[in-house]
Amino acid sequence: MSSGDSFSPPSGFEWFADQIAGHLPSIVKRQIGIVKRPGSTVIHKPCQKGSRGEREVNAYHTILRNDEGDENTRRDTKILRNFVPRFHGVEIMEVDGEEHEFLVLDDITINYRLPVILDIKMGLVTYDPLASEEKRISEVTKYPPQSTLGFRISGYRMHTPEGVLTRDKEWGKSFDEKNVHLALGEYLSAKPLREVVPQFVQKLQEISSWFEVQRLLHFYSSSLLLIYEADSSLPPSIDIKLIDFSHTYPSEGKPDSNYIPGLTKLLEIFESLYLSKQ
Ligand SMILES: Nc1ncnc2c1ncn2[C@@H]1O[C@H](COP(=O)(O)OP(=O)(O)OP(=O)(O)O)[C@@H](O)[C@H]1O
Ligand SMILES: O=P(O)(O)O[C@@H]1[C@H](O)[C@H](O)[C@@H](OP(=O)(O)O)[C@H](OP(=O)(O)O)[C@H]1O
Repeated sequence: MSSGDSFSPPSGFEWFADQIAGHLPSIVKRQIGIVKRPGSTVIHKPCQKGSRGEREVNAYHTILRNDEGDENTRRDTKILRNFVPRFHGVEIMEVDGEEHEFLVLDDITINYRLPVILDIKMGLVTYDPLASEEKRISEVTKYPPQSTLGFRISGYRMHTPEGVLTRDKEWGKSFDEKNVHLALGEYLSAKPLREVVPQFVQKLQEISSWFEVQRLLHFYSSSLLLIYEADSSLPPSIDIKLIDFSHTYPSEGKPDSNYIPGLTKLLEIFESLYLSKQ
């Protein structure tokens, strides 16, 4: 551990400034956060301890494979690759004298001049099938509307010409079933809705269609990362990626019934946000 009151990133790296949610560097919790080399197109995400880290690495390896399994598995994998950040393998680096494994992933903010990024944690429940009773209780009590909405907002970061606006998970949890559309409206407020919402609706439909047919993985406590360009001199590009696979499980031939309802709800809200402004 460093002599100051925080960990130092590996030599040549910085803490990734656009990390919205997840495990952030903390001496108290003895954990590090995502790092990035200035100017690089990739981020390095620390592998979490134990089975969480193993599950995430295995999920990325599963997604990368293109020659295994039956026809449906190959179809599911091929489509999923479009919806996740590109994975470049695992690297070991030293942080304060200790070796850590890092997943090397494309930084999805890289092609945006003023990115506006939103993290949405998906699922009717955000614990996995092997979670302890204590973990189940802690996740359920964290945000009771999760069980009907099927998602919670973990925060957003809005780059503007004037600076950066950040909203965290506590802000996300202050909304419920009745007013969560206001949170999504606020996230979308850097651009006229007509410029970005139809694109988000189309992308959500593509992801939903994949979830309806895929029998590859079940994603517990995973996030959707939404991003759009806020610079008015550039085209209003958008993207949505699935991230955070530390609780992914084989599907055992069944649809991901924990994930799909939240996706359907999000799609409904995006569609109605757009229609309300017509
Ligand atoms: N490929 C990526 N490109 C850009 N930003 C990313 C990428 N992956 C993750 N992030 C950022 O890092 C944050 C945390 O990512 P992630 O959820 O994978 O971490 P985690 O520590 O496993 O989270 P949790 O504690 O919820 O399990 C996201 O909210 C997002 O802001
Ligand atoms: O959203 P919050 O309030 O920050 O809560 C954390 C969040 O749910 C993480 O996803 C979770 O890690 P896992 O998904 O890996 O369980 C972590 O669990 P932990 O405290 O058990 O690490 C929670 O503390």
